[in-house]
Amino acid sequence: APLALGSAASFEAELVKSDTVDSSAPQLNITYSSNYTEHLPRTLILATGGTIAGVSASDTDSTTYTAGVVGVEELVVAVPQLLNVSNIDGMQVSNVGSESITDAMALSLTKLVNNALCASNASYDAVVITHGTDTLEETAFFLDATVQCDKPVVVVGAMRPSTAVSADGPNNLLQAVTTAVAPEARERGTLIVMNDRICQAYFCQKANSNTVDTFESPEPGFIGGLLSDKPFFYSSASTPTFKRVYDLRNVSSLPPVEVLYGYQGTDLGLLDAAVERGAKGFVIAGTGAGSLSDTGAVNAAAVVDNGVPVVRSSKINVGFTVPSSLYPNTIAAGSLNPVKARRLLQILLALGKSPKEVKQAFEEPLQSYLTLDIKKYY
Ligand SMILES: NC(=O)C[C@H](N)C(=O)O
Repeated sequence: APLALGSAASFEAELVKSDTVDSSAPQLNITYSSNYTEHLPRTLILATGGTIAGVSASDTDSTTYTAGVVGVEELVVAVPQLLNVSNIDGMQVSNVGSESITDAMALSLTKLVNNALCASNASYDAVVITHGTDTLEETAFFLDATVQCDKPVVVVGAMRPSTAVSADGPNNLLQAVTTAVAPEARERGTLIVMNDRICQAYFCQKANSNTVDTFESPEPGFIGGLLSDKPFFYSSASTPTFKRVYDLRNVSSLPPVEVLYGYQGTDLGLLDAAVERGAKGFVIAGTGAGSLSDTGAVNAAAVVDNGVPVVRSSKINVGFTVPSSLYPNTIAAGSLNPVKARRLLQILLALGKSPKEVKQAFEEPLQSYLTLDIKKYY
């Protein structure tokens, strides 16, 4: 397989198997436990809010409801079929629209997941996170990059509130749990399960503001799906080529990283203002393959000179941004969309990586492809 260059070696290097409990993690506060059935696996549902827990006065309303109202017990009790496939414990982590998930909440979520799944005293086989869809891919990517073991983590949401005619939440939750407890779901990274589809958090993103088929994985596509409530996978387990895993056990906060949007003539003059407000890094949701205007490139270079990293991603959300001599010292996001690149930059800065290490972490997985000399394979 000459083109299977990947980055397994560095991936292994970053993967630190947790064999101890993270004492800085918040305590598991289980408020719902199903009656225990010996032969079934144990799934922990961490409920964070979102439309899946949303409520409206009208059963035809799926646009102006209130997200994050229904509690974890009610979510589970509404789908008794869950208990046919798993023991369920539930914890209410938050109950908010996902646009209000903070960095602190994201950090405590990954610590909870690591303790529940990966620590030496871990007692769960899988974690399912109920989450609003607006930023679901951010949490899912963040977990993908920071969960220290190969047990399944599935993030699920809904596009219609729980009160709507044909609410999609209950079936999505059932499919998320049946996927999470499937042995084939292991070693694939964090998964997003919605609307009969399974995709990997590294590649998956929200693609429509309103419809139930909103999650897409344009490259490389869905990795599986569900027939009724039974998950299937198109191929055996594999991790995304560019994925790295980082250990946040000693991290107590994430540094602020801002995203600026690209359009004709973007001058990126706001970079300075954001640095003054405390930004420690930037992602530019650049035009096309991460292009910056002439003035934007000058302003980006100036903040980089002052020690603040600038990652170039693309507002197109699909495709690659690669290193470019046009924008020296900026960092290419590869296939990561802007919000995922932001999470990765926060992780790297929180771990105290040097500017060079930050650049390497983003670009090294791409290098083997960019310098590929095809002749040497023949
Ligand atoms: N469909 C949804 O879940 C949208 C909601 N605003 C949220 O992200 O929490």
